[in-house]
Amino acid sequence: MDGASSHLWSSVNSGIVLSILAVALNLLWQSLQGLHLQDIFGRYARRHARRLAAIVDPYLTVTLAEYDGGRMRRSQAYKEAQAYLQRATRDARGGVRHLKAEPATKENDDRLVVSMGDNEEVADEFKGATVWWLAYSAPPREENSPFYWGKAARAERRFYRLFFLERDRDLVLAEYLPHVRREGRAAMVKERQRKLFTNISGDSWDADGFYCDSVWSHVVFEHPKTFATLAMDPTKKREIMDDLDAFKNGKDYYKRVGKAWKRGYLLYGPPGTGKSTMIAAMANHLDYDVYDIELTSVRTNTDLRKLFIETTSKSIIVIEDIDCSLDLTGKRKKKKKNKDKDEEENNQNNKDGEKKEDEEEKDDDKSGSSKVTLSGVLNFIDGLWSACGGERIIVFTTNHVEKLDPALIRRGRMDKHIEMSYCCIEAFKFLAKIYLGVDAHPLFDDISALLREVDMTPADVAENLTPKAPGEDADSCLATLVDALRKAKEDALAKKAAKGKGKEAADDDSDDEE
Ligand SMILES: Nc1ncnc2c1ncn2[C@@H]1O[C@H](COP(=O)(O)OP(=O)(O)OP(=O)(O)O)[C@@H](O)[C@H]1O
Ligand SMILES: [Mg+2]
Repeated sequence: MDGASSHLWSSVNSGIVLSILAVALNLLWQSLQGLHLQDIFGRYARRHARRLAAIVDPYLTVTLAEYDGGRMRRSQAYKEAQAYLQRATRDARGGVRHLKAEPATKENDDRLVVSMGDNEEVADEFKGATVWWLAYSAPPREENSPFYWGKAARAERRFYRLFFLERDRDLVLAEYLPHVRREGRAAMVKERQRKLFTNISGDSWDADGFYCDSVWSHVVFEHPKTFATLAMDPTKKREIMDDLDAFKNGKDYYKRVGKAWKRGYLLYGPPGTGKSTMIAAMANHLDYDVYDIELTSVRTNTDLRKLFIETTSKSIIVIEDIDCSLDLTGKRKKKKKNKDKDEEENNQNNKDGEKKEDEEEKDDDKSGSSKVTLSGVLNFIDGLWSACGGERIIVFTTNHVEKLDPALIRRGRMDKHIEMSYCCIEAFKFLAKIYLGVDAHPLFDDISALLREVDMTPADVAENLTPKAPGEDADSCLATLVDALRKAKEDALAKKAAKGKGKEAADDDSDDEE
């Protein structure tokens, strides 16, 4: 081959290589683009197909607004739909391109929760029907609008619009929407941060600056006590935990027997025996919120009912020291005196009735001080209103169970009575294990013997077992406890002796008088 032809041959060769390369690059580029375009085209095609289909089979829409009318309160249905759609968005691979990310609600949780961005649409299937959800927002309200009130009004207003075909109307309204709410609620419960509510309300703006007209204010509930660290007789503890589990899983049972899904617990015992601690352990075990009612701050029975209505399910409603919060005996006795016997019996039979409650409330108003009455509390526990919502536990605590009106604590109202007693030997061993990490010690026998003779609360035992200075070990803490128990024994003996002397003196006096 001469020089000219070899040059020509090599140029043809490099031309072929270059062309192949260009074609390959072009193909790659097109396939990449094609994928993307197809995807975008698919989304628009889907949306337009839905709109075209609507010409022959019109679709209906349901709109959920984030805020309820002029009250500027976040709509529960919107929150549930949002939680439901967060999952649907996550699962709709490739369907939603613009996601919005917000921090998870739980503290110390680094995850971001993604939801549909504005004007995004997600399709969902339910029992053979297809529905579409569209997220959109509207600009903030005009400043001169009557609803321009609080931060919420100044924020963007967000909506979800559900599209569905007319032929699926019944299915969507009767089954799909309740399904969305149920699933959304379950997702919210799973993701939620548990709260401790109180009725001593602060301001009417929540943490996000949104107006809330709730009668409750709350903080995050993070109590460290669990049943694993609660000292009590192990059999009794197991029994309580089983009872709580049966309640939590008892939805069908309560429905079958026709009872409201709630349960009352009465915790009684001397101060420091762990009643409040038990409530925290119960809430942690069940993963429920806690509503702590300060009864002395509730003005009327109606306010008490309002408080109840505004509690959510999966919660423990607590009234601590019920004997101190309310005169539960005096009022009933006074009323009884003024009525004849028949009326009294009648009253007894209907003591939960609204009539009596109204009468008492009127009496209160006449006397100028509006207070919660016994019948208000009875109604609160098992009146008609108490059946709304379900899955609530009501806990009363008291140091003086004998002071409480029997009607208040009868089974059916307070279904389970739990005595929180002074520290027993099992409870002591449990505390020694937790506080000092010891299972056995030569001082255990002394301590056990002393605990049989002396009443000491778990709170006091725990305090004595807590090291007070660096380097203080199990030996010295147990020795401190022995000293404290001996002292308590001496004090008890001295008190008994003094009491005996006092009684003798009183007897002598009465003999002289005779
Ligand atoms: N059974 C127990 N197991 C472990 N710790 C306990 C127990 N009982 C009490 N304590 C400890 O003692 C302290 C006081 O207990 P708690 O407040 O629960 O008592 P209480 O019965 O509610 O008292 P009061 O009647 O005065 O309200 C708590 O900080 C708790 O850690
Ligand atoms: Mg307490």
